Amino acid sequence: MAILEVKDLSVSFKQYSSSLKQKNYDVISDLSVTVEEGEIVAVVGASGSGKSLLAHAILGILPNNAYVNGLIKYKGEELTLSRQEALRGNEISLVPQSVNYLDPLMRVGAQVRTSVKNGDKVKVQREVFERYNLKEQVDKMYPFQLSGGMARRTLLSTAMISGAKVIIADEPTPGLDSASVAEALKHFRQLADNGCAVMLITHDIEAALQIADRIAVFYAGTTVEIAPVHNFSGNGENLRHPYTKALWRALPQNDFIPIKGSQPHPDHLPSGCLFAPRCEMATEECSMSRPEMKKVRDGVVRCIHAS
Ligand SMILES: Nc1ncnc2c1ncn2[C@@H]1O[C@H](COP(=O)(O)OP(=O)(O)OP(=O)(O)O)[C@@H](O)[C@H]1O
Ligand code: NI
Repeated sequence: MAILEVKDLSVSFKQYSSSLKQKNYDVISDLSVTVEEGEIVAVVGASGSGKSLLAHAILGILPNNAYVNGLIKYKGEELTLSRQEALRGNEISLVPQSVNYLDPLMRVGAQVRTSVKNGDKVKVQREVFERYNLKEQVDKMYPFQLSGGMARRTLLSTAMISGAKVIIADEPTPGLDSASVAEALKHFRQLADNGCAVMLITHDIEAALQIADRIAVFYAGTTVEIAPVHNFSGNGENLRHPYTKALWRALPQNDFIPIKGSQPHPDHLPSGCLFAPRCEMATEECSMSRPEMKKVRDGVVRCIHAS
């Protein structure tokens, strides 16, 4: 059983147009994804595809004007608001995308120690800081005294020592030197190998491919494909969705050919398949209705032509 299960999630915001008409627009629609214990699922996709909002929906920290539908389950039971509050920072931990999540009024050593559940708190905090090359004098610093990279390593440290059963890491590595990136990726893998479930949200597909078990590809607020990592090889012939294939081919070590066009804005989503306007395989049928997710071999895909 998946420890974390997101089923048919949709998130929408109200928007007021210039004529003061109110309109709902979907930033996430019909999104389903699971993470098992011991597994790293990487979530990749363009900026604005809904990755952070998914993280915030799981943690229960969406803004008040967000409308949420669908089901999020943790250990087989619905994650209600009160459960989210109780589990947040304990069993479910977030590495936030923004370093502004650090408490500005608390020294960072003390801040990280509040996440240590068992054992010698100072020892655990020092050890993880050593691991991320944060010297002893950093313990006493306030967040405003940290560089961007140090702040990010502090956020990573907090999640890594939290003892959480699920870690949602939202772009945890930008701005870090390559040694810290490698250390963080290795650390996520170790936690997963010890039974933790990790959702790694990242723009860095190559990093995702190094450590993830499955890759969930987001496009315009939903999953277009969820595939085991070994499908990302060769010319992408084992991948199922044209967008995933295009992402794979766009990598520098492959053809390095960018995908033409751009992701639609949530305000102007096409009525049929969200990728159809950019898809070389699109037929008339693709613009008629939104394709459902379907199973193809050991993955799932949202494309009527996929086989
Ligand atoms: N509070 C909000 N009100 C209205 N729209 C929002 C709000 N927060 C996010 N959005 C919109 O929702 C969409 C998804 O945003 P989200 O932050 O989840 O993207 P993302 O995939 O995390 O992008 P990035 O890779 O840049 O972090 C975007 O179009 C964004 O503009
Ligand atoms: Ni984001």
